[in-house]
Amino acid sequence: MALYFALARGTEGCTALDMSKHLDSNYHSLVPELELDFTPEPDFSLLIDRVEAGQKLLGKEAAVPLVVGPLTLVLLARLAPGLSPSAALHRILPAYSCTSPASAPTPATAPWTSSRPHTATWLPRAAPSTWSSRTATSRQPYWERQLACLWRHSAWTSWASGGGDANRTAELVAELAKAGGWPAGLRLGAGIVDGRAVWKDDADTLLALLAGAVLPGHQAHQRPEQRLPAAPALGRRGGALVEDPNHATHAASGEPGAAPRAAMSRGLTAELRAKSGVCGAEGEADRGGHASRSRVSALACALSMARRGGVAAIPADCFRRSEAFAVRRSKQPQFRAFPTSTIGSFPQTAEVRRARAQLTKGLLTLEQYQARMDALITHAIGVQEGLDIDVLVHGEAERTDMVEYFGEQLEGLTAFTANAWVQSYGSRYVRPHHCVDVACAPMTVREWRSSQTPACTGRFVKGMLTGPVTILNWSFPRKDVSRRVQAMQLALACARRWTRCRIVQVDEPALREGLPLKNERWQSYLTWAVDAFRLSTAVARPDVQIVTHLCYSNFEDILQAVDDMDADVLTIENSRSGDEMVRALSNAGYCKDLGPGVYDVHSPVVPPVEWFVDKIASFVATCEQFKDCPDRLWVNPDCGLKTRAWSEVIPALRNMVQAAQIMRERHAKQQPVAGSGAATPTGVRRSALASAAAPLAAAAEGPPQAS
Ligand SMILES: CN1c2c(nc(N)[nH]c2=O)NC[C@@H]1CNc1ccc(C(=O)N[C@@H](CCC(=O)N[C@@H](CCC(=O)N[C@@H](CCC(=O)O)C(=O)O)C(=O)O)C(=O)O)cc1
Ligand SMILES: N[C@@H](CCS)C(=O)O
Repeated sequence: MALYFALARGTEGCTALDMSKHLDSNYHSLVPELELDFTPEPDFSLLIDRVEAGQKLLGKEAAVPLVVGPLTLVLLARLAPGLSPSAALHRILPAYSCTSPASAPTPATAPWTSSRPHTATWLPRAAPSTWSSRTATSRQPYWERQLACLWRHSAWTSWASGGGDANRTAELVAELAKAGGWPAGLRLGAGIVDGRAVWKDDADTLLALLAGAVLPGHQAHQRPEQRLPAAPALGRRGGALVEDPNHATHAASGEPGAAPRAAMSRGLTAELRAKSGVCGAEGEADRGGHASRSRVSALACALSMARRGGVAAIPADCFRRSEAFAVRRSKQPQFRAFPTSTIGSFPQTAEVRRARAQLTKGLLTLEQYQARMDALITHAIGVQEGLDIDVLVHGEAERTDMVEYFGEQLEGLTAFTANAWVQSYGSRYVRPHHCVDVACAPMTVREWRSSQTPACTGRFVKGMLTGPVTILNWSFPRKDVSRRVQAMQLALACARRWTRCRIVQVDEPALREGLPLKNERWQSYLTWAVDAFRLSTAVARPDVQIVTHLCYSNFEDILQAVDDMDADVLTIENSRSGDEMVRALSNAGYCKDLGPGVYDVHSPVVPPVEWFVDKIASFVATCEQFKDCPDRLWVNPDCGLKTRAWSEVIPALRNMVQAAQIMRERHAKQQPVAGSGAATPTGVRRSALASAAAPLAAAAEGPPQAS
């Protein structure tokens, strides 16, 4: 257990495994590292114990073993330099029980060219013989892309069944038809309930469509979820159930509206359909940090046109800053070399949560609650001033969650329930809201009181917003209005949240995870997603610095889109991935200001000053452009600090600020900025971890809390 925690959270002198959102979900998983000469030693005993325990409880057919398949594992892993995917696959295959060695995919026939994983369910060699043969030979490709792909390669398989994702049934049907129907002798198990939505699916129509797509004589077998419509699909888009609200907790709470999936009846969907289109409350845009009056009127005009004619009517001008980066940069706040900042949130302490709980229970009045929040904000500002951080944040104390909070502020976004939690990683959960109707209601004055430059500091305080694409991707959007339209509605709402801030951060950590799994759909998604971000920010005056934040996804895939967002400063999570994104941005010629994360916010480890110095030095070494303009290289943590304790945050930030100061002095003396080697490269992780696990194990008094 100690080793697992060391891998997940890092330990003194050794960074944790990279963490990445799983495909197109908000669920984070750790990225395994495969070394050049690895020889897997399979140990499935934990899995086997758990499945057998489940089978005793639920029956043999209900507790099904799920194992990540070798192709998926290899394609999602980080491979050591020189290790090809096919070599890794051949090394890993013996750990799995293939139906026969000859039937295993070979590099020549396997669909390597796809960037997505392929098969998910294999039976480990060590599995008990009592596990059914049906289970043993079931392959479950989640993704519509692979369904067609896989049966083209069916020569090397002997499936009893293939699992598919029928959430995009029309496309699936078209693919099946194009491929000549479902192959004879194979059963098709199709997920017919969208496991990542709260709306009730029309399972009958989906089944009828599917039945029409299979060859005569074949049968589309219904999966259990069809008999139990309130349960999520097994062969569904997200694969695991982590993206479903926790219905059990929800129902147990006895809240009105329990059993949400049942409550989201077709009647409601029809009602929603009738409501489609842009609508929203009237209201004057706040002119504070907005561009010129004419641009504000353009936005007002866009809003009213959008209400009448939909988002297509928004003028192109509303998607562009009024001046190009090269021109506006000099008008924005200027800072010393290696300026320091943070990403937004500070510890959500027991005190913060207690105040919220007391407000909910009526034990605090709104005024008393707000006074507590103000005190917390003042404390956060004071800490940052004391640490000599250049650009401050208010600390987000008033936000349960960066999306849930905005869900509460925006009319039309309905908080789902008090208890329908969705797992984000480890033991951390979020409560996504429904996008019901996204109106353009002005945000309350209260919110901006906390994020405008508070009177208690003379320093810049970043205004902190969650961007439209992230709000959309971390909610349960309507299914009867396109995601593009909903993103634009949200963007229009965000665009009106401007104040007198000279620096505004619009977080878009979920931009990448909305990327469709099929590469051919990427461009269309990226076009509207980037447009939505730009629509939400383009209204800023040229002298307002727009910052954005991206984290825990492979943004290397979408560098052009990142550049097209046209943010003045990009802050990115970086420290677990060995500066991959920094290198990628540098190679791509990214030329705007950059804040690569210098330390891992999910680790309790407080890195020493030299470690930070090395990190910053490595950025300068990688990105030539910062050698001459280090005022454009921001020094900040990977992400928000809400899961940390102040006792970790303060020393870590103190070291970070001190390292920035050392770098400034070196730069002033024009000394070389090479590091001392204190920062651990990911390659040497294994041996460092082995020794790390021992003291951790000794010290552990109980399972550490996920953070
Ligand atoms: C930045 N990230 C985010 C993602 N997704 C989001 N939607 N939001 C994000 O910020 N994805 C990527 C990353 C990393 N993700 C996360 C996700 C979640 C957390 C986190 O710390 N979650 C907390 C949520 C706690 C919370 O909201 N608590 C409420 C009170 C809840 C409540 O009702 N409690 C009951 C019972 C309490 C008890 O029995 O103990 C009560 O008070 O009565 C609150 O604060 O008001 C978590 O704990 O999981 C972090 C990063
Ligand atoms: N401003 C947010 C961004 C998280 S991705 C935070 O600091 O928590």
